[in-house]
Amino acid sequence: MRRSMLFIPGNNPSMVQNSPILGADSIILDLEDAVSIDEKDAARHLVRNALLSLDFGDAEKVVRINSIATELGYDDIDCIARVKPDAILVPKASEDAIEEIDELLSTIEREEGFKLGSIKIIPLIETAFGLEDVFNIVKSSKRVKAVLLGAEDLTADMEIKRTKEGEEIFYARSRIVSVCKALKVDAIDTPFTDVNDFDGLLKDCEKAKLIGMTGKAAINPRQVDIINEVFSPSLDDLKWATRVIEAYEEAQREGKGVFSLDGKMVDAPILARAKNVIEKAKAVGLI
Ligand SMILES: CC(C)(COP(=O)(O)OP(=O)(O)OC[C@H]1O[C@@H](n2cnc3c(N)ncnc32)[C@H](O)[C@@H]1OP(=O)(O)O)[C@@H](O)C(=O)NCCC(=O)NCCSC(=O)C[C@@](O)(CC(=O)O)C(=O)O
Ligand SMILES: [Mg+2]
Repeated sequence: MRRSMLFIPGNNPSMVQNSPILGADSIILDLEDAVSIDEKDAARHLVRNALLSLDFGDAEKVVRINSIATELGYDDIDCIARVKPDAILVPKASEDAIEEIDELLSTIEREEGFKLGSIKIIPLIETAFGLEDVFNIVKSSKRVKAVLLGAEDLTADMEIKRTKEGEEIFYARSRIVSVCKALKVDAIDTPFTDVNDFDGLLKDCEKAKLIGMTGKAAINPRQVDIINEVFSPSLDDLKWATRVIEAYEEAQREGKGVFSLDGKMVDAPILARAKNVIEKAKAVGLI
């Protein structure tokens, strides 16, 4: 499960050191926008050493590289992929970049004796072109297992204002969710940037979940618990799913494909939804 994906500036030794204990499902060690140009080399080596020496437990280890439009991106891949992160996060993703990174990773995996295809790719969709091309971006490599929306860069690219209410990103969220559901990968929502507004964060998470996002990026450890809770099934969801499955089995024994529970129709799609809740509850350890 990727409910929460926490960004950690890759040039900050104490934040990197603490990263495994912050409760996030995925840790994103950032070499791109959180790191100033004169600290890029130092950050790359700090992140490489962290991957070699820290125990991240069950947390997914992701590294956001710089764009391969510059040499920095190639240096990042060569240095980081050789110590086998779980995934590479690709900023301002395009089809061409994902295809090229896929090939570079394959070469490194062969050279290092890693299983071919074991390093995943997560495209960061944060340009208008990337948003319109997101279906092809996901299809361009089997390594792609999730998509992350980057609303700050996207709204800058679209020359529109970014608001807390997020009306301006409704289309972007919906488009990404639709593509991710079609291609069976995770849809991860953009970070909420006011780190002291927990009510705003909660509303933003609920809005994203309602339309199908499966997780959310965080920029501060204090955001992680709220995100994990919203993107886990609630106890009410779990009780409902259990009752639906029990009632469905009973109805089957009576030869009924459709029946009513608490006055609401239950048929095959409702059963599928209930089973999905149970699967998610198992994945996050609620069952
Ligand atoms: C926001 C703030 C400055 C607030 O600082 P504050 O000092 O107020 O935080 P406090 O809560 O007071 O800190 C209490 C304790 O937690 C520690 N602590 C804080 N944050 C931690 C953390 N992330 N990881 C581990 N530890 C952490 C801290 O060191 C302290 O530890 P200690 O001293 O020991 O008590 C800080 O969080 C921070 O730097 N966040 C990361 C920002 C970042 O990575 N941005 C780039 C990635 S987003 C992006 O790129 C998206 C996108 O791509 C998408 C798009 O397009 O939308 C784009 O383009 O934008
Ligand atoms: Mg960005």
